[in-house]
This record gives sequence, structure tokens and C-alpha cells, in this order.
Amino acid sequence: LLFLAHHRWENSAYVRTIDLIPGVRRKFIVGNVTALPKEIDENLEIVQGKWVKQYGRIYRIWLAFRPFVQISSPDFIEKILTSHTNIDKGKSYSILRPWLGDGLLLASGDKWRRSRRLLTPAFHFQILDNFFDVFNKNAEILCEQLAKVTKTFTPGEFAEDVDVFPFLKKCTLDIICEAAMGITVNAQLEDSEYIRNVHRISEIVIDRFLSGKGMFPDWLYHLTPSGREHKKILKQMHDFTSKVIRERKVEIALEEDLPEVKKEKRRAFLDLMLLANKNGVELSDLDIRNEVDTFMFEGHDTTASAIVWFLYCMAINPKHQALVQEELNEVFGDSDRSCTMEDATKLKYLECCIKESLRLYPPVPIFARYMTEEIELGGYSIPKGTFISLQTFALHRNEEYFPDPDVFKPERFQTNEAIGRHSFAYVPFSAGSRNCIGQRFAMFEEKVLSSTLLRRFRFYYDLDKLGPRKAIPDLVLKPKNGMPLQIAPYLQ
Ligand code: HEM
Repeated sequence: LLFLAHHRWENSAYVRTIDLIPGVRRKFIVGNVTALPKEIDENLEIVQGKWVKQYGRIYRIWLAFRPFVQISSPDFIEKILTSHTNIDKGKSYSILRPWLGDGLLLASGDKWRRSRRLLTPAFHFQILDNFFDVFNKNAEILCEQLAKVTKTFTPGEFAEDVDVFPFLKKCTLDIICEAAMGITVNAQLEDSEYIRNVHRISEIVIDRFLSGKGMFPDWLYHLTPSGREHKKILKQMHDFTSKVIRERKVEIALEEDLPEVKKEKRRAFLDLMLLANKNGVELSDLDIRNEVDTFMFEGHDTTASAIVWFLYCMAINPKHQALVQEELNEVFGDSDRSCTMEDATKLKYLECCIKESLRLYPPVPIFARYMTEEIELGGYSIPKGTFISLQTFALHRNEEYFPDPDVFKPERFQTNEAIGRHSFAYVPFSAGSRNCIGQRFAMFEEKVLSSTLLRRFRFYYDLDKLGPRKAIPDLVLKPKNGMPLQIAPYLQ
């Protein structure tokens, strides 16, 4: 009976259409699950390297009965990201749904359109300017923390390896807590249950995905030990966010009677939503909690990943690091003042280096869309109901658009070199109507953190001893076993 059912499925128009797309030979029931790399650190090499070379910039993978069409050419990516209809994620991110609900990342259709319209003004330049204090304050703390662990500083010499990744994660968490909720949790300086939970939930979610428990329905998963932990931690996190929202509501109501000058100047994203609500927009408490949780999720691991890979690129390319430091000297001289939005806008070479590190190491190396309508890509028909994976890691290393694709060359992003390049050849923040709403926030944050770090320290990575650092596609692109860098004080 099983064979018969499988045979019928295999001969359905849907499967036959998908199978016209090249890809690894499909096996009975499991599809290509057994062909996938066993170790996560081989995932990018195979799925976005070997198979792209072998099958091309459009190929398909069957995860049991579900096909994923993998694309990595600018033309195909453009077609998907500029579509006004195929903007949904479907069930591809379902493991995040218990945490983020219908927040901006996962919402679809009209719900997404409404939230996007409501939240877009929160990322206006004028509002972002207010966050520079938060970026600078936390960048200072980060430097102090790094200076403490590199006790053996001798002028001009590098101290022993320090894994910088945990420091960056705590720093970006502090920043997003203040920006999203208006609260200071001081993750860089003290232990906090909420922060521990944010770390733990990311680990549990990725474990659920990689261990295959992602296939279990929620009720079954919640019977497993990790499912029970997942449920318990989520409850604590949701309670925490809900409490912050309740308290903030009261504070904002009390502020109403204050004269304009006494009102809070810097508005967290949460405040903007609460204020919009007062002005007639209907957002339930759950809607608001989902958006705050989404910012917390999207807004810290991604930026920590971006900065850790930026520092790695600097550490293995000392000449480029020296050029960034020269530019920093031009802008800041020997003053230790903090970085303003105007400074950040002037740091053009730093920007090219950040962009080049985002090309080589996109924090979101793959994301997905669910086809609500049939489309055509590269001569293949992609039926309604199919998932498309957009492979940014492979896209960014396409030598047609980026000659010597594995080499760090920030000049690629200088205006004259970038002219004429396909505008969808580089999409670390996605593109089109459903691009990253936090892109400008993230770029400013990265500029402030990296400029502050490079005004204080020089970074070095011992390639001979450690070999190139492997990138693993966890929830975001992470360095395997952390990022051990040697640090020395920067002497002008
Ligand atoms: C270097 C840092 C970042 C990178 C590389 C990045 C990248 C991305 C990408 C690729 C997407 C599209 C995902 C998809 O379609 O599935 C996305 C969406 C999103 N990002 Fe970011 N992100 C970063 C930082 C941030 C920050 C700091 C925030 C918030 C403050 C943020 C908030 C969001 C939200 C809410 C979405 C969903 C937008 C929508 O669907 O309308 N991101 N991001």
C-alpha cells in the first residue's frame, strides 16, 4: 500500500514538475534528507558550494515530501524579491512561530502590510539618530570588557587569543533591549535571566531544527525534554516582554500631563507602537509583544554575527585594517569623543569593509519564500505551494559579479567599481518590499561599534596556527568554536 501511495505521489503533476529541476537523485520517502551533510559545518560547502557547481543556480532538494527550490542567481533572486504577491514565508520558519507569533518577520498578507506600514517610521534617520547614545555607551563598555580580559597588554604587542564572539553578543543584546523596549538589562556587566533565556531559546530552536524534531507537531515536541524546556523558557520570556509593555503603557500615560520638554526624547520601538495605538491604530497587546520579540530576535544575533566576521576580516587583512584606522584618525584625530551620525556617514572606507565582510559572511546566509502563486524561473515552472530558498552565501560568491570571490576586496564597494553591477547580486539585508526593516539601524550600530573598537585596538588572527575560521549556518552565520582573536592596544 505504501509503495502504491508513493508511486501515485511520484507520478503526480506537482512532483513531475518539480523533478524537471535538476538536483540530487530523490530516494524513496526520505527524498534527499540522507544526502544532506551530517555535520552543520559542511552545510555551506555542500548546499551552497558543491551542489550549486554541480546542478546550477537553480536546483531542488526534497526533504521527504517537501521540495525546496534553491536559487542563487541575481536574476532569479530579483524575480522573487520584487514580487508583490509571493511575499509569504509559509511554514518554512514555523519553529520560530511559538516565540515570534505574527510579528513582522513571520506575518503574511494584509497583516504584514499593516505592521510594516506602522513600523517603517520607527526607522527614520531622525529616530535612529537618537540611538547613537545607546550605541556609543555600549561600545565603551565593550572596549572596557575586552581590555580587562587582555590583561597582558604590552605596548604594541598582541595579547593571547580571546574569543570575542560572546562579548559582541552581549553588547548587541544590550543595544537591542534598550532600542526595542527602552530598558537597560546590562548583559555586558551582569547576569540576567531574560538574557540567559534569549541565548537558550536560540540554542533550543536551532537544535529542534537540526535534530529533526522540527518535523514533530508542537504537541508532540512539547512532550520531549527539550520541548518542555522550550515551553518553560518561552513562557518566562513572554511574561517578561508583557510586563515591560504593561509598565511602559503606564509610564507613557503618566507622561501625558508633563510639559513637552520633560517628555522622554528617545523613543524605543515599543513606545512608538504604544503611541501609535493611542492615535487610533488598533494593535492588541499580543500584536505588540510579537513585534517586540521579533525585534529582539532579529536585532541582536544578526548584528553580532556581522561584527564578528567584520573583525575577522580586519584581523586577517592587516593592510585594510590599517587603512580603516587611517580614516578613523582623519575623522576623529586624537580625540576620544563618541561617534555621531555625521561621523558615521563620513567613514566611507570603513563602510566598504563592512559591506565586503557582509558579502563574504552574510549573517543571514539563507532565507525562504513560500509561493502563493505559480511562477516561472529559468525556464522551470515552480508550482504554487513550493518553498524557495534564497542562498545569499552562494549568490555573494558568484565570480561573474565578484571576481576572486573568496578574496576580501573592499574596493568592490567603492562607487566606481559598483556601477553597473546587478542590483540583486548583493542582498545581505534581502531586498524589495520585504527587506530588512532594521538595515539602517544595523549599519549605524556596526559602524559605531567597529569604529570604537578599531580606535582602541588592533586585531590579529593567527591563520597559520588556527587555519581559516569555519562559518556555520546556525540561526545566523556563526564562527565554528567562537572567534579567537589576538588584541593589542592601538597606538596611533
Ligand atoms: C547585520 C544585521 C542584520 C542583517 C544581516 C539582517 C538581515 C535580514 C534579512 C536577510 C531579512 C529578510 C529575512 C526574510 O525575508 O526571511 C531581515 C528581515 C528583518 N529584519 Fe533584519 N537584519 C539585520 C539586523 C536587523 C535589526 C538590527 C533589526 C531590528 C532592529 C532587524 C529587523 C528585521 C525585521 C523585523 C525583519 C522582517 C521584515 C519583514 O518581513 O518585513 N534586522 N533581516
